[in-house]
Amino acid sequence: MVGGPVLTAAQMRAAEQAAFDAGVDDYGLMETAGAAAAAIIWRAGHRRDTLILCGPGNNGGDGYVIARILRDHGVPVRVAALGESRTPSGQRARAAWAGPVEDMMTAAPATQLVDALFGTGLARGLDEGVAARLCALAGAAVLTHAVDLPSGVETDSGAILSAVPQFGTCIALGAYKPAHLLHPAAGVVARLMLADIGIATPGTVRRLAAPKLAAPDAGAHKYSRGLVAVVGGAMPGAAALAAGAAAHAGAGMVRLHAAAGQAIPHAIVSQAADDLTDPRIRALLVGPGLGRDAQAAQRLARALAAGHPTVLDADALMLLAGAIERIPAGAILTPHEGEFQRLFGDLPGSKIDRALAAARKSGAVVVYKGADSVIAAPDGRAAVARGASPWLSTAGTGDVLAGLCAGRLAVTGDPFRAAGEAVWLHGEAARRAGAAFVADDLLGALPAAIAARL
Ligand SMILES: NC(=O)C1=CN([C@@H]2O[C@H](COP(=O)(O)OP(=O)(O)OC[C@H]3O[C@@H](n4cnc5c(N)ncnc54)[C@H](OP(=O)(O)O)[C@@H]3O)[C@@H](O)[C@H]2O)[C@@H](O)CC1
Ligand SMILES: [K+]
Repeated sequence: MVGGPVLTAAQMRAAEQAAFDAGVDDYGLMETAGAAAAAIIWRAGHRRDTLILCGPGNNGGDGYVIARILRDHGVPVRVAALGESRTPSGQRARAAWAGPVEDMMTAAPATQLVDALFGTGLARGLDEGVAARLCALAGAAVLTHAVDLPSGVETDSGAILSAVPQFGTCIALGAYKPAHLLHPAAGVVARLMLADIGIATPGTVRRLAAPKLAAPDAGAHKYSRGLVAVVGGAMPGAAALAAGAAAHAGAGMVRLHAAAGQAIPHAIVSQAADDLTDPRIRALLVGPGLGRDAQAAQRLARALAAGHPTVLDADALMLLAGAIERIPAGAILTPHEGEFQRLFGDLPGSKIDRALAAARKSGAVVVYKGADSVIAAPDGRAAVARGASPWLSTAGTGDVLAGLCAGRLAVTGDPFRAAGEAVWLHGEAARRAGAAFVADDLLGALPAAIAARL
């Protein structure tokens, strides 16, 4: 589940500096970055007429390198600048282009547009006229590529600082940046590519990648594969949905502790009493449909006292607001924005920073849900998922995710890994379910999503 690195602007600069200190040539790195981007742009556009917009910093420098390489490959390239190059490497790349440079504000559009105006050095939104011109040129193009970042997005937060067009491709240089994965910035890019520029990019935040799952071994039986207990409550449907997801996630057996007489999937064992003492329980889920009254609080207290690896969702999170010290170490929490706020208040920084701070404070793995889910561990590791289906914004999908977390926790025994696998399977099941699905449909899509990762 470990994908490419995600670095902030400062971390990226530090990685570049470390490479320079180790003897990598400044300008050579820009040539490497430009060549990597040019190769991707060439594959997309071949000999289509191309306009490259170059800014005053090193992102603009990349643009001049790309322009020269594409021109040498026979692409009809024009370059339009926003001001003079101000960095030594940018000036060198500009000189090596050795072709005309138009003014971006008056340059005619082209079939293919490359945005090399600003990258990690963007300090504020673009001037209104410049942003409007960028949008107009992108709107007139058939193919659009952003070099490193779309100009106008804030690298570290994913905020949009000025009007940004939709890009077909964004070529992340050396590492992903938070803005590639966090909304709203992530939403302006259809296809995200990571270009290797040959420098080390150490860090503990990664993009969530497709997991490698394992089929049960030949001697497996239902208990060896993992027993999940789901504590139900006031709204039985939510817990039943979560139990179904836990069963489909690969757990050997799921026990739903709910009132008798409820409709539950046949493979799930219903047990009325809250006897959670069974030592074979490998994961316990409490929260979906639990309710928030005194009885719910009691059920939550019993669940926490049972001492099993625990997944806490929905109402359980609301009941624990103001009492995060009750959260067992190593638990998985699955808050959406509102639940996160209630539990942890207003934390500073990006969604990644907030998820990491919450994990540190609670000692739990935090799955900070949304279109851009962040999975954070207390030890500083985080995985960021990009591109969740917008159709997931429907009732019950959170219960499915919580069930998947419990199921994978029972199978793997590793909360961070389990949460990452759950988020990935949830996203993949949604992709396979297509459009306008309901939460129950995700269960049907899970076997194929799992099979694809064996
Ligand atoms: N380090 C390296 O060797 C390598 C770096 N690489 C590349 O460099 C990129 C980072 O380069 P960078 O740091 O030069 O920043 P960049 O994004 O080009 O812009 C900074 C310039 O814009 C200006 N400016 C800022 N905001 C503005 C605004 N709203 N409107 C107008 N002006 C504004 C700001 O000046 P300011 O006015 O803030 O003083 C400054 O002049 C990175 O994303 C990657 O593409 C790769 O080639 C690999 C090798
Ligand atoms: K750019």
